[in-house]
Amino acid sequence: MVKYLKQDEAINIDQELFNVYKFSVDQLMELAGLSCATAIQKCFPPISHQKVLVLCGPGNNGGDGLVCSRHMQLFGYSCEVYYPVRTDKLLYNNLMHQCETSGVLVSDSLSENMSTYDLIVDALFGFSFKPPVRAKFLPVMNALKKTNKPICSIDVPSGWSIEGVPDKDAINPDMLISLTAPKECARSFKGKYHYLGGRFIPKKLEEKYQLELPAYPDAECCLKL
Ligand SMILES: NC(=O)C1=CN([C@@H]2O[C@H](COP(=O)(O)OP(=O)(O)OC[C@H]3O[C@@H](n4cnc5c(N)ncnc54)[C@H](O)[C@@H]3O)[C@@H](O)[C@H]2O)[C@@H](O)CC1
Ligand SMILES: [K+]
Repeated sequence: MVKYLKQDEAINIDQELFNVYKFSVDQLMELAGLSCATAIQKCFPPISHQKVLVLCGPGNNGGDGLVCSRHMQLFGYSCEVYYPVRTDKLLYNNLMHQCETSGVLVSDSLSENMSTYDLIVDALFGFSFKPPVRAKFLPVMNALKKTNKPICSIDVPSGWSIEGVPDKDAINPDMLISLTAPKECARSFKGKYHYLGGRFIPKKLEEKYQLELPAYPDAECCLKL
């Protein structure tokens, strides 16, 4: 069985990918975001889920969301991005520029009415999240809790503590794409689709952390768990 990661294990693997294996953030984010877009396309194709809102948070989970939205746009979706807290770094500025020049609308104001979208992609917080949600993100978290549209969470359902069980009023996404390996909290995921993405872990690293990753079929970048 695939291993479910504690918060510090997920952070350590991430650091090892950068420091020991010499990957850059850009590289991994591109692969992570592409695997998310690919998995979403399999479950919620653009023919039935044309209009998509991608919610992007302040860290690398939000970066995955920006990459994912660009690939989804290429796959035929109409994507809009809500990105309220931006990091003034070359990587993030370029990702935003790439979104905008690919036809993805990036905004820092939240659409009151999520019911105009067919699908919501949650890229607010990933494995570095520490509860409780800060004030700035409460309106978007509340809107996410209320929507009846399908939600697809990237890596972790936002607002869930990484190792605990979700609060009673937490979001309940329909889809979860765990990157590298599921985090402990994913044991509580009750949605229809659980995918694994981020196929970039060298065998030696997988063995060191005893990840027991399932075999991806052929050249697929994601896998249904
Ligand atoms: N090793 C992997 O598998 C990879 C992971 N990536 C992504 O990177 C994510 C982790 O990224 P980061 O470490 O940058 O962190 P996150 O994106 O998980 O979140 C950290 C950001 O959220 C803020 N934050 C934390 N707690 C908060 C709270 N309670 N309220 C409001 N804001 C809060 C922090 O200030 C920080 O800006 C993963 O979940 C995954 O999506 C990929 O981009 C690349 C490779
Ligand atoms: K998320």
